[in-house]
Amino acid sequence: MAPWGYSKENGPATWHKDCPIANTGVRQSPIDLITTGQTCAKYDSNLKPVIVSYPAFSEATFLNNGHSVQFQPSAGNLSELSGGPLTKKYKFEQFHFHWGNNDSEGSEHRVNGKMYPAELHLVHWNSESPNFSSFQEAVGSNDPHALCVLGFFLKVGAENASLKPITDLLSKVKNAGSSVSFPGKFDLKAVLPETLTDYYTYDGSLTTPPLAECVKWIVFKEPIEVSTAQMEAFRAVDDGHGKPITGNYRPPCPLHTRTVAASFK
Ligand SMILES: NS(=O)(=O)c1ccc(C(=O)NCc2cccc(O)c2)cc1
Ligand SMILES: [Zn+2]
Repeated sequence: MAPWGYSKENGPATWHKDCPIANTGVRQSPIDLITTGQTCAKYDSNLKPVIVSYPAFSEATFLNNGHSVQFQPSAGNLSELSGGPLTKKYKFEQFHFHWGNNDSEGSEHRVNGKMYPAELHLVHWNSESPNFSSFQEAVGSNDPHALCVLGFFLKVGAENASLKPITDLLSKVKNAGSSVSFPGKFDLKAVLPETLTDYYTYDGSLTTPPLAECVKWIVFKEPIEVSTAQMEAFRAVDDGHGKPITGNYRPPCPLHTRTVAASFK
């Protein structure tokens, strides 16, 4: 299988060749989150705030896998997710980013067609299912909510001191396939907005091959600010073909019969 990527030759429009679900799936991600009109997100007053328990990670690997940069704590990490639309507790697996080569593109989800310069994905798997006991098994389980991914838009503004340890490390993983052990502790909680109350949620998929339709998506309304310099640092990361990763985002997919719920009016 030609390794998938984001270039003309191996990008999203070609993924269906090895991954038919790209074109035949009816719950693919990302989507355009529409807030007015017919197919718009519907306010659901039953949606509670999302609850995260993210003790600072002490052991983690930061890697460039050629199509994103990923922060992966050691297996023993106890970080958990619950609340919001979820009925179970989820275990943290990894976080990674999607970005563009200028500030008008880069996010995977869109809001009324608007893209943000980047999007942060916090990936979790349902740790209370009798059907699987690891992330890998969860992805392959056909369970519609095996995974839960929290999406946060990034916008350009003030420097984000909480994300600085990550953006300062990008130059150390410039080459695809390179990884570093994360020095010291990383406090992910400090990166997120205080209150995790306002979000969109819908049933979707992984946004990269295998595009498995096993994700409960929770995309937060409030963007996280990062500086221009921090955005530029992402754009200097290479894709393994001697070129910077300049747009590792999949275009929006059809909603089909899905509805999007909003936890806010
Ligand atoms: N962009 S995304 O958050 O939808 C996303 C999250 C995780 C993954 C991922 O883990 N891919 C690698 C993978 C897929 C299936 C089985 C595996 O063991 C690993 C892909 C996309
Ligand atoms: Zn992602």
